[in-house]
Amino acid sequence: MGLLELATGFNIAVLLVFFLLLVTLRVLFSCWISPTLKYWKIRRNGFGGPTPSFPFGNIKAIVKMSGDSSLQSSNSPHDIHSNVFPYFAQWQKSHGKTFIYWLGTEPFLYIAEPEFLKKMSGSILAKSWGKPTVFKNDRDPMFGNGLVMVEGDEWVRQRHVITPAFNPINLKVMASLMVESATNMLDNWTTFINSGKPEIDAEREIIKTAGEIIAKTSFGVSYKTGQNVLEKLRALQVTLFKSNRFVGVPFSKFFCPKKTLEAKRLGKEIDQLFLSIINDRKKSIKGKTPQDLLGILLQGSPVDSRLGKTLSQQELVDECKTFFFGGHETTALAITWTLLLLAMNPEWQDQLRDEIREVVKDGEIDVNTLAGLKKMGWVLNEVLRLYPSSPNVQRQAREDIRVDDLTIPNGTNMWIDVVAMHHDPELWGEDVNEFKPERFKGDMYGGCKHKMGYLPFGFGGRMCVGRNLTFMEYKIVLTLILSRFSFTLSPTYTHSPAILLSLRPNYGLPLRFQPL
Ligand code: HEM
Repeated sequence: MGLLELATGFNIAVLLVFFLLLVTLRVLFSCWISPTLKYWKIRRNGFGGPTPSFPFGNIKAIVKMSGDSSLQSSNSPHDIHSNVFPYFAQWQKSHGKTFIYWLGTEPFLYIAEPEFLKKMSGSILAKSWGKPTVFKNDRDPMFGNGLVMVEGDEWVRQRHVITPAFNPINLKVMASLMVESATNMLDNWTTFINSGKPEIDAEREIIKTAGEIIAKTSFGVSYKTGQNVLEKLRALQVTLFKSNRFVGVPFSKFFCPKKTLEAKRLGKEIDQLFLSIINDRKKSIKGKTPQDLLGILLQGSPVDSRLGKTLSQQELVDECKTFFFGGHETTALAITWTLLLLAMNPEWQDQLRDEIREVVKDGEIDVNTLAGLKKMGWVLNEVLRLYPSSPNVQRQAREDIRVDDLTIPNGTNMWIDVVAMHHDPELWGEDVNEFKPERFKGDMYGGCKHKMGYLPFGFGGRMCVGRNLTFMEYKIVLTLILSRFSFTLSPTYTHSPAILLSLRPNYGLPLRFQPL
């Protein structure tokens, strides 16, 4: 071997060692040095919490406690906090209602204390809040950069474009489509019951119908196209949330490559479906005044054109995904949990039926009549208190935030535990776990001792944009169901509220229906 070859071989070896050293340093920095420095900074600022071990943070403890049935409450069926979030319930006992826990190397400030939330959020503009980057990356195939995830001036722009889609005139048009879809569902139920099968999985049926409603009212697409999108969105939801995927752990995408690829594939397929829906609409929209969400998105808004910008193709797709998913599942679950609570409390079925007879009489359901269904409004509020479809709200600090003598460092994620606050006896009293819709009579906070203790639709300028649509759909569907059927719980029902992004009954909701 010549001297030159020897020198070249030596150089390659040196380069290789140097490269390996760099990789090792990078891994060491991401997995251990950087989170340890962040950890001590947070400790110096006065926050406590369970001790993390990097690079997993507190994920191992979360997994362990999630599988430990001895931590679950058996006091009342509605006392669900320790069932759905056993780790938070345990950590609250030792660290109080605000503490730091770690998902991998990402610090999360846990908040179940409304006064702290008020002080923390009081001085922050809606557009200055971040959404946890780690969730944005993880949930990208589902929401992309749609309204739920976007920040800053982009969020202002998108929110301005979207808000007109939910004005009263547009909602009125949507009402008749809702009546149509819900009536079809109930006609099918009647056929089913008449064939000697009184038991129906109400959760499955309601989710299907809510999907059909959003497909028709917001996108003007057929039931079949809507079902195709929904099935793919559902598969994506299961892929993303059914099992723990070490969110927040550096390089975790490489731990479960199969799931990462599956989520990407489904995300792309959903994008393609929306692209063809968008292109079809572009061809048919010319010269027409847009009334549904997709039409409004395609047209843009005055604010939009002043800024000289319209939504790009990918932004349109992301917005469609966000609304298709967000616009049906949360409302469907609110109706589902209502049917459970009404089956358990038949006297409330009677009260609502009496109210419907008084307010709607035999007339047609329209938006103006719905406002008269006051008791139904209390029931919705109480259902969203006990079983909030969105069980948490998330933020990320984009600057250091002072709360009394504490500083929340820039970059800290926040996990606001809505289930915990809605079930806190200190805020609601000793009857906190009882179904009592009358607590909302004449009081939109249901007697909660703190206005930020009741957050079914979030808070501040980022509060849910679809809540009026929800009130309307909820009242229409429930009015039609209660007018045609009474119902009881099936003996096969198993009470097991669980989180799959939203709060849902783990084994569906089998009910027995009797036509009236
Ligand atoms: C029972 C029904 C619903 C519940 C419980 C619910 C709950 C929520 C919550 C908790 C948030 C987060 C707010 C925050 O970060 O402070 C939110 C945001 C949002 N919701 Fe809803 N939602 C419901 C229905 C709907 C419907 C029907 C739509 C669409 C048609 C919708 C679209 C959205 C969007 C786009 C956002 C993001 C708003 C923003 O960040 O500016 N939601 N919702």
